[in-house]
Amino acid sequence: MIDGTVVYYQGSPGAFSEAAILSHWPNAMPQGFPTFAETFQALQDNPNAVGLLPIENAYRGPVYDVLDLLTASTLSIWAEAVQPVELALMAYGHSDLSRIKKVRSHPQALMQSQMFCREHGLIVEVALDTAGSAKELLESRREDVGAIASPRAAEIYGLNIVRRGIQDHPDNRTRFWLLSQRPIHLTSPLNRMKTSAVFDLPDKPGALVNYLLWYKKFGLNLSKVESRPRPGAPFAYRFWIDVVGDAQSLDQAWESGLSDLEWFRRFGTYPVLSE
Ligand SMILES: O=C(O)C(=O)C[C@]1(C(=O)O)C=C[C@@H](O)C=C1
Repeated sequence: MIDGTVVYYQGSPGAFSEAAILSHWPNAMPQGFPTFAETFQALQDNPNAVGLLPIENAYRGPVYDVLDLLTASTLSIWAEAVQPVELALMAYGHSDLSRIKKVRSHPQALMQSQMFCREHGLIVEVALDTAGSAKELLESRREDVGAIASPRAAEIYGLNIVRRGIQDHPDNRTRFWLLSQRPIHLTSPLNRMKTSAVFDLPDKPGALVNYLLWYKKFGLNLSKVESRPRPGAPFAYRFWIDVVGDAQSLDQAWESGLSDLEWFRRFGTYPVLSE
């Protein structure tokens, strides 16, 4: 159960991560940390802690820092949840777009509203999180600077909305994982389970294709393959996979393919709560 418990996230009140927690568990108690590294440290220090972290945007792709921190941690994945991301441009004391020269936000949100920023000649500057940029704007009282965050962040920090829906794609959304060291058993309202793992392969022809053939053999659908730099081996890669399928055939595929791998870590088989 997550309702009624503290759930860690990266950012400030009004962040999309906080919205993702509250839209899935309205009675959870979100607790924000300034950076992804601090959120992971807190999850690692407290064996009972639970956190919800963004891992991928539907249009701008993976949140690499989170994938790398997760690989280095001992945390498991207990659920997947998707949150719609509507971005708004907000200002302090006015709502006149022509007075804004520079906008500040989380790098992911800046990437997700590139077209709007370019079209209006706005200088972009990176902030720790979307809602944090709104909070800092309130503190600075600058009228030539805007923040890009959720409409709820404008409400929380008393800023004026200049434009809503400035994300490049109307159906912008971000995928999150519920992470913890302790087991959390939830059920998928969509009756859909996934498994995620990461592995290193020997550097030889056909290594990746031969390994992935095990999944084909057992009728398993890979919903994602991602490569990341392999620590300590420049320009060698480590692969992340998300697999959809029933747990039993998944176990058979893992076991059959294990000897092809140099290193392997499974993060868990978890329910998809929303997509
Ligand atoms: O800054 C926030 O509001 C966050 O919750 C982080 C985050 C992310 O890291 O992807 C979450 C959802 C959006 O994609 C934009 C930013």
